[in-house]
Amino acid sequence: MIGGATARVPAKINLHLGVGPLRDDGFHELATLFCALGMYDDVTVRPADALSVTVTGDNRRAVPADASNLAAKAVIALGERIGREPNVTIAIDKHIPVAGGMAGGSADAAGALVAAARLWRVDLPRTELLDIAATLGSDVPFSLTGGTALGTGRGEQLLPVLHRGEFHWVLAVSGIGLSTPDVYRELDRLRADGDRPTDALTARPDDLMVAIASGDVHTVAPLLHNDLQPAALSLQPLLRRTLRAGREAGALAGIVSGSGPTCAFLCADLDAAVRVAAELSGSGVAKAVRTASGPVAGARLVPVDGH
Ligand SMILES: C[C@](O)(CO)[C@H](O)COP(=O)(O)OP(=O)(O)OC[C@H]1O[C@@H](n2ccc(N)nc2=O)[C@H](O)[C@@H]1O
Ligand SMILES: Nc1ncnc2c1ncn2[C@@H]1O[C@H](COP(=O)(O)OP(=O)(O)OP(=O)(O)O)[C@@H](O)[C@H]1O
Repeated sequence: MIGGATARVPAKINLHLGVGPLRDDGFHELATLFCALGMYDDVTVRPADALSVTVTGDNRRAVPADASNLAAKAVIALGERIGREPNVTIAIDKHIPVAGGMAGGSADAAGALVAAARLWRVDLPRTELLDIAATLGSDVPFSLTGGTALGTGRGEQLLPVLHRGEFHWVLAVSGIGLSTPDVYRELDRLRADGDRPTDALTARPDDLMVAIASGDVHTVAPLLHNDLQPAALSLQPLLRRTLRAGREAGALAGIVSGSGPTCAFLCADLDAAVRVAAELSGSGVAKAVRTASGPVAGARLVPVDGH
């Protein structure tokens, strides 16, 4: 048996997030355009006497180091599928914001699946790995595939989308996380006071997909959209100030990333992103400010502990 395997997994943002009505199973029907960004967690899986989890990295705080960690659940689920005890130690090097709307836990689950499959030398068909991923969370299949993809159903059904060129983003990370179920619940509450959700909300974002295929960042910027943004702003009103500060700093557009509270700002090019990030850092509206470009590939094996 090999000594260990490491998978590197990107964060995601949603370039479009259309949220339909609440389904009977407690999930909302979605039409979303995922994009994987070059901000990564590394997940290393090694043989051990029993299952354990360790977490290092600048975002290690608030990540559970026990069996409730999504990476541990992933290894258990894969072990059950192939009839193997999950006797491994999982080491997560955490750089994706926690509870930030960038699919950090999902990334670790996807990384654990890829690394454990390598460690155990199982060669599952891609569709089977994606099936296991979907049982762990709606964002986990996308963390496996990466790139740019249209997500439907509860976000787990994926179709690759053509994305020409590389886009440059600035991420403003909030000091206080938001719980994904809370944000969906808040959206339902806001909608109960207004118009009822319709099927139109989950229409495919064709104009945005054409713009992304063209690679023209200026056409893409005004088409970015997130139905969860009003709910995230309702729960964290200070995010309005963050969004305003990013636009004033020169970003082409800013949106809340997924369920938030991270705000994602699209910039004209890499130089503009560096300038916007510097100005946002000085403005004090975010706990941390980062730049990242995308799209990038999904979970992939790298040399163990390699950087
Ligand atoms: C906001 C997004 O990040 C956008 O990509 C995702 O929709 C959230 O995906 P996730 O964190 O993987 O969420 P899951 O672990 O599958 O679900 C957590 C909870 O979020 C809510 N949820 C999630 C996905 C969805 N399509 N509808 C929902 O209402 C449900 O309350 C669910 O119990
Ligand atoms: N490996 C993990 N990394 C981070 N959080 C985890 C992990 N495993 C379990 N959690 C729990 O999940 C909660 C949500 O964290 P996560 O970082 O996945 O949120 P998120 O990025 O907003 O999710 P998403 O964008 O997929 O909705 C955390 O508060 C934490 O308690």
